[in-house]
Amino acid sequence: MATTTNQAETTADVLAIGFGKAGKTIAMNRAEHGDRVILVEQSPKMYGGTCINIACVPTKTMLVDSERGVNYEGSVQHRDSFIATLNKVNKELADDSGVLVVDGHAEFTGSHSVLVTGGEEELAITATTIIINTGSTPVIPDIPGVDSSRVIDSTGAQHLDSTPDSLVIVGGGPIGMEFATMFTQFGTKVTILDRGAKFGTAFDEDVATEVKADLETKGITIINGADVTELHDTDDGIKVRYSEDGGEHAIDATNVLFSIGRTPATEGLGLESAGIDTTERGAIAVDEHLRTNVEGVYAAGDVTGGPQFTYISYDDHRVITSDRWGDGSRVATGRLYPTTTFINPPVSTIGMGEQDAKDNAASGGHTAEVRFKKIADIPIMPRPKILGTPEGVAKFIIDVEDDQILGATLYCVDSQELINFVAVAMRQKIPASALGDGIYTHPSSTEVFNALLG
Ligand SMILES: Cc1cc2nc3c(=O)[nH]c(=O)nc-3n(C[C@H](O)[C@H](O)[C@H](O)COP(=O)(O)OP(=O)(O)OC[C@H]3O[C@@H](n4cnc5c(N)ncnc54)[C@H](O)[C@@H]3O)c2cc1C
Ligand SMILES: NC(=O)c1ccc[n+]([C@@H]2O[C@H](COP(=O)([O-])OP(=O)(O)OC[C@H]3O[C@@H](n4cnc5c(N)ncnc54)[C@H](O)[C@@H]3O)[C@@H](O)[C@H]2O)c1
Repeated sequence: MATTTNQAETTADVLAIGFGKAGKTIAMNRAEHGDRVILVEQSPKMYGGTCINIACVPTKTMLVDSERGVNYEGSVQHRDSFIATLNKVNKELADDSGVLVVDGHAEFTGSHSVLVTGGEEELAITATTIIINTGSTPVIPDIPGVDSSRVIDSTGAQHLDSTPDSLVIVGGGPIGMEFATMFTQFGTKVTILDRGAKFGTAFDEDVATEVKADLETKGITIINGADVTELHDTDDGIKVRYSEDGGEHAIDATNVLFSIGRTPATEGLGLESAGIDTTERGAIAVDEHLRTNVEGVYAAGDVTGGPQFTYISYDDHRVITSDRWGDGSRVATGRLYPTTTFINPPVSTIGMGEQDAKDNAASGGHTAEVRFKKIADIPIMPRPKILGTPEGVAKFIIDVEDDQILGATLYCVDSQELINFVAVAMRQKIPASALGDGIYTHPSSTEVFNALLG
């Protein structure tokens, strides 16, 4: 175990378990405040956490490479050198701030004590404040043949020797859609099998229909209502058997990627020894301040069972800091947060969708109006056409009484940036018409506000 101490036992003011976004941010901040801080991470390959090593950053790097015509092998090299730098910088930042990074797997032995095991060595740590930030792990279903070496998860899909000729992706959520887009752009024939009756249920139905049609135009086959029942290796691939619409079907593929959700990473954490409660779904139970039921022990990020986004984990660090070292005013409930699914072009959402507005706007005291345009039909916003990506739609839900934005779905070039602009307007109560009246550079995607809100 690579520690900077030979002690078998030690104490800390703050112990972060897991190098996730919230844990590392709190750890570095508290070390800079003079606290004795220890951060335990089970793998040096994960310094900096999931996002930078195996999730957001590497996958978006490869997505962009695939758009630009870089081949898979070239992209893997590019990704590896970029991620190695980020991993190293994260460790250096922690070291420089005075955090003691301990390599090993942490397991609670009591309410404020943890045993870290790294190879042959063990270190017992007792801490006043503990932040559990262990993330989540992919769900792999227990079906015959699932232990085949041709079955991969989102991490395995980033480390193949070469691009598969064909790929079945089980699960059409954000991971499924993003990997379908990336592998299609690398030249793989992709089929998505999703158990849900409809595709893209996180979006309004009309938006999901557009997204589905565009993915299909790019060559992706999408089958909903599909339950995978069995997998077995063939001479040169794997056969995926599934039931759909009362019939039994099979597809041959080079690999099968499971992206059917991620479960909070609590296995082997010894929560029972600490007396920490979990929810029915296996997440660590927390209140609005992200406190567990044990005083001084908090949980943050995916392990709480909340929305699984890096920026939610980042905000969790503010909630915990506010409760433990501040005035406690910041809470994790009722947060307004945007999402982006990085297909090409990306789909971004915030607040109410159209159906939600139909169902709930009136009872919430709003008079909702829907503004909708296809991107191709917005002549004053030529940027998507310039970039050769004219697909998409833009939709805003406006309260016409007080001119406030209740929600937006932007399926268009640059929507991952635009949606944050909308988020600021919603949080700061900037009227929709103020966005519509803005003078924006041209040609820019921001002109979508002139087109729909002006
Ligand atoms: C393929 C993919 C793409 C994604 N893309 C995006 C995206 O574009 N944008 C976005 O916002 N989100 C994205 N996400 C989600 C995002 O990655 C997660 O929500 C986020 O990383 C969770 O961070 P966290 O703070 O909960 O902890 P993590 O960053 O997951 O860190 C947990 C750490 O704890 C360590 N650990 C676990 N158990 C122990 C233990 N017992 N002892 C010691 N260490 C332990 C793990 O090794 C890990 O390093 C993506 C996820 C995936 C899988
Ligand atoms: N751009 C981003 O912000 C981004 C990107 C990737 C992942 N993520 C995060 O990671 C989380 C996990 O992503 P995910 O896509 O794995 O999960 P998900 O839960 O978001 O989607 C899973 C999909 O799989 C389907 N499904 C579930 N069980 C199935 C089964 N047995 N057979 C077939 N289909 C099944 C569901 O109907 C759903 O469409 C997301 O919720 C998201 O928060 C975020």
